[in-house]
This record gives sequence, structure tokens and C-alpha cells, in this order.
Amino acid sequence: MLLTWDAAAVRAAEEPLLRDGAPLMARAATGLAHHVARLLRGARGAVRGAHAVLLVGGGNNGGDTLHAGALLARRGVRVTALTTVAHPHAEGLAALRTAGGRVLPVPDGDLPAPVRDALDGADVVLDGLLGLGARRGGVRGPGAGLVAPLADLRGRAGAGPLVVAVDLPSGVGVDDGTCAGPVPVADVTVTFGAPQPAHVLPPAAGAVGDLVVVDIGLDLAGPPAVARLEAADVVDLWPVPSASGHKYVRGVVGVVAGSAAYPGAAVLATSGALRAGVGMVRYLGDAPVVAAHPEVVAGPGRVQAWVVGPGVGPDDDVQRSRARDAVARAGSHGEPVVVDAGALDLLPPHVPPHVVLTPHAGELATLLTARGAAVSRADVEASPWEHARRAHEATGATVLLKGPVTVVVGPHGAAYAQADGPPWLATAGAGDVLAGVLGAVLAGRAADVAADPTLPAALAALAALVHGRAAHAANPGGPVTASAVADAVPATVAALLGGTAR
Ligand SMILES: NC(=O)C1=CN([C@@H]2O[C@H](COP(=O)(O)OP(=O)(O)OC[C@H]3O[C@@H](n4cnc5c(N)ncnc54)[C@H](OP(=O)(O)O)[C@@H]3O)[C@@H](O)[C@H]2O)[C@@H](O)CC1
Ligand SMILES: Nc1ncnc2c1ncn2[C@@H]1O[C@H](COP(=O)(O)OP(=O)(O)O)[C@@H](O)[C@H]1O
Ligand SMILES: [K+]
Repeated sequence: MLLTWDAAAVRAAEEPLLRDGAPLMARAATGLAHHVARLLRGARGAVRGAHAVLLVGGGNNGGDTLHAGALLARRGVRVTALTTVAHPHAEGLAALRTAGGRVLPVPDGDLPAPVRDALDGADVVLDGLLGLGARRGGVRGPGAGLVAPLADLRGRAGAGPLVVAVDLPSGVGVDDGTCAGPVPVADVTVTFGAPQPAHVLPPAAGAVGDLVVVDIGLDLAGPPAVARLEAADVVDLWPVPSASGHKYVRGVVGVVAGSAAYPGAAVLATSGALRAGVGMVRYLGDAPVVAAHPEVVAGPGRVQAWVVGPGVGPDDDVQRSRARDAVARAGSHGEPVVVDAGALDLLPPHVPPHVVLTPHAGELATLLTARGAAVSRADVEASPWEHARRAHEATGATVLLKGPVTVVVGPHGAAYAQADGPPWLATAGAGDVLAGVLGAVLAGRAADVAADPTLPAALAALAALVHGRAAHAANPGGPVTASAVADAVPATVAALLGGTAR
């Protein structure tokens, strides 16, 4: 599991070390220079003779970058620092000059020809404009004028420089992953001490590239902020049947989905649940689910978890009433419920955290707006984390917000950001499959969910991980249908479990 800590926690961990005189900046710069050298060797076969351009802001982030530049210059790299403030980090600047680096000030407005030429000829660009100290509002001042030219250079297919973000892509909201203005997009981010929320949260995570963590000796105390489940975590969370388990022990999922207008959603949601390995699926509705999946049992009965809402239309009073009953049972009987799509407007004012909402950005905006906050889809996309948290706080539910990075928020600080699927996964019906997979894991672990209010969030992240990886497996590098994603779930789970059985 990848854990992140917020800016305050990282600063608090640095503080006692700095008081004792630990050379944190030297450690950071050494690690940074090491990774940049490795990248240069990989890209051009040698470190010596490469051209590195440093984008230097006014704080310690610029200081790390200048010191790393000095170390690279000593290894034969031609280094040009583009300084965007009158007084960049003094020691770093002196070190770079002593090592033979060149310094070019960047004025406000149009970039002078030497600055343009330096960028044009760079093998690697180190983005050291802003790190932990970035305040909301995006990069301001002369540094802002470097972001667009850098994006143009990266756009040159195969010919642009490598971009390495120092600690963080400059200007991102460290704790919430927002990008208030244009942000330099990195191929690799080298961070120091511990990852931070912006490294995993959208939209900032899209500018991070590969993440490298340099150990500078920080001892992070206190709870982490946002987590990201990795493949190795699946074995601890997935409901693997015991040798003696029968189908009711494994869990029964009740599905309320589909309508005359959207019968396919019911087929896809049940596919997701069946392929994830549930004991049984009971289906309530009129869609041709049993014809598609003869193993489904039609009609009511006991269930361990519900999936309600996929393909349920606004005028379908029968399905809506069933969905409402299932949500009510979550309160009275404790059965977990996945509330998706057409059931999201049926929530009572407050629900327990084993009610898991699975909106996309538009649905989350509608949900929050119905509760008195005027929120648009664009607002949610600009700050998915903040809005998922607001939805959790407003409803009490665990919230899984779908998107390129899927964000999950539950009680007691439970928080995940999963980026497992390819963009091909953004296809009609994919969300229905996810709802089914999530229903299956909630049913399989219903007893544990009753004992741990944070577990639904972990299981929601688990379902997103498996769903995303199934999309890769369904057709590596190419288009997928929602049905194909569902079909790839069993083999994806088997691979992630590594053939283990309990
Ligand atoms: N502590 C340590 O020893 C260690 C710290 N480490 C490193 O230090 C970094 C944190 O350094 P930091 O605290 O100096 O902040 P940093 O990110 O450089 O930015 C501050 C500068 O930016 C400016 N500024 C702010 N917002 C702005 C905006 N929107 N647009 C434009 N400018 C803006 C602000 O100016 P102001 O606006 O306040 O006048 C100020 O000049 C951290 O990320 C890591 O790299 C590592 O070496 C490990 C050891
Ligand atoms: N750019 C993207 N990259 C990866 N996954 C994406 C991207 N955009 C959307 N997704 C995923 O695709 C799925 C789409 O679900 P949803 O919008 O509910 O579709 P539907 O309602 O048609 O089933 C979600 O799992 C979402 O996380
Ligand atoms: K940076």
C-alpha cells in the first residue's frame, strides 16, 4: 500500500531533524541528482555531456534543485539554472556556480532568446519552482511563463526533454491534489521523505509521472492521509472462500437494477457480481438477467449485500421502491448497500458507512446540489477529493467517486485514490460492472464490515483496483467493452491472489 502524509506532517517530521542539524537538503539533493543521472543514462547512454535545465523558484524547493544541479555539473553535465526570483537559495546558487553551472534570470513577460535556447536544448528539465510551500493559486510570477513552453517541448513526440518534478509538480495543492493553474507535467517526480496526497489525488496525480521516494531519514508520526492500494494488498482484502464454506457463507448479493429503458445495466451489474466470485446473485427486476446468466436466482430472499440503482430510471416506481427498501435495511439490518446511478437520489438524510455511493462527477454534483450546495460537474472534476469528502460528511456514506483516478472517502479518515484502469475503461456500462464487483466483495466480507466502519472504503478501493486491472487484462493497450471487463475479472482476481486459497 502506498501511504501519503500531508504537508504539515512532513514538515513536523523534518523539524526535529533540522533542529539537530541533519543535512536534509543535502540528502534530498543527492538523491535527486542520483535519480536524474540514472534517467539520463537510460535515455542517452551517458551522464557526461548531457544538458540539464533547472527551473528555480524562491524557496527550498529551488535550493534542492540548485544543489542537485551542482552535483550533476560535477559529473560532467552542462547545467543551466533559470532563476525566477531575484534571490534564489543562496547556498544552492553558490554551489552551482562553483561547480561551473550557468545562471540565467527569467524576467516577467516574453522569454529572452537564451532562456528559450536553453529549454530547447535540454535533455532533462528539473522543475524546482515550488514544492511543499506552494500556496493556492498556481505558479505566479516569471515561473508561470515557463510552464507553457515546457508543455510545448514535451509535446514534441519523442524529442522533448525528460521533465523531473522536484518533490512535487510545481503549483499543485499538496494536500488536496488541486491544480489552480497550469502545472508542469513531469515524467518522473522525485519526492523526499514521504509521498504526499497530491502524488495520488486527481487532477495533480496526472502531472506526477513515475513516483520515486528518496529516504532522507524522516520518521512520519500520526495517521497517513490518502492511501493507494497496490496489487500486493489484494490477498489481505479479497474474500477468498474457505475449504468448508458453502454458498451462503460466501455471500449473496441482491441486485436491484435495470428498467425497460436500460435493461443492459442489470445484466452488467450481475456480471460484475458473478465474475467476482459471489455465492449467489438474487435479481429483482424485469431485465433479461436470467437469460444472460442462468446462475442468477430471480426474486427476493436473504442477502448479505445489495447493489441498487444501475439502469433504474426516474419513473420506475417499482424498482425505486425496492432500492429505497434496500437502503433502509442498511440502517435497520446492517446489510451493506452499493448505491449507484438511478438510486443516488433515494438516500435518506443520513446513512451508515456500509452504504457505499458510487457516483461519477456529474452524479456527485447533482447529489451535493440536492443537499444545498450549488456544485457543478466541473467543480467536482477540479477538486474530486474535496467533493467526495463533502459528500461523505453530508450523508455519512462511504463515497467512491469514479474518474480517471477513483477517489474513496469513508469515516475516521479512511481515504484511497486508485489509478488502475486505462482510459479505454471510460465506456458505457463500466460503472455497472464496478458496482457488481463491489457488491460481491461487500457480501463476501459482510461480517467484517459490520465490525469495522472503515472496511467498506478499503473494499471500494479494492473493487476499483480489480476493475481497472481487469480493463487492462481484457485487451492490453486497446478498446474494451464493459462486458469484456466483467469477463476479465475472474482471471484478474486469480492473478492477484497468486493462486492462493484459504
Ligand atoms: N525543510 C527542509 O529543510 C527541507 C525541505 N525540502 C525542500 O523544500 C521544499 C519546501 O521549501 P519551502 O518551504 O521553502 O517552499 P517552496 O516549495 O520552495 O516554496 C516557497 C517559495 O515559493 C513562493 N511561492 C509560494 N506560492 C507561490 C505561488 N503560487 N507562485 C509563486 N511563488 C510562490 C514563496 O514566496 P512568497 O510568495 O512566500 O513570497 C517562497 O519563495 C520542499 O518541497 C522540498 O523540496 C527538502 O530539501 C528536504 C528538507
Ligand atoms: N480517463 C479514465 N481513465 C481510466 N478510467 C476511467 C477514465 N474515465 C472514467 N474511468 C472509469 O470508467 C468507469 C466509468 O463508469 P461510469 O461513468 O459509471 O459509466 P456507466 O455509468 O456508463 O457505467 C469508472 O470505473 C471510471 O472510474
Ligand atoms: K517542484
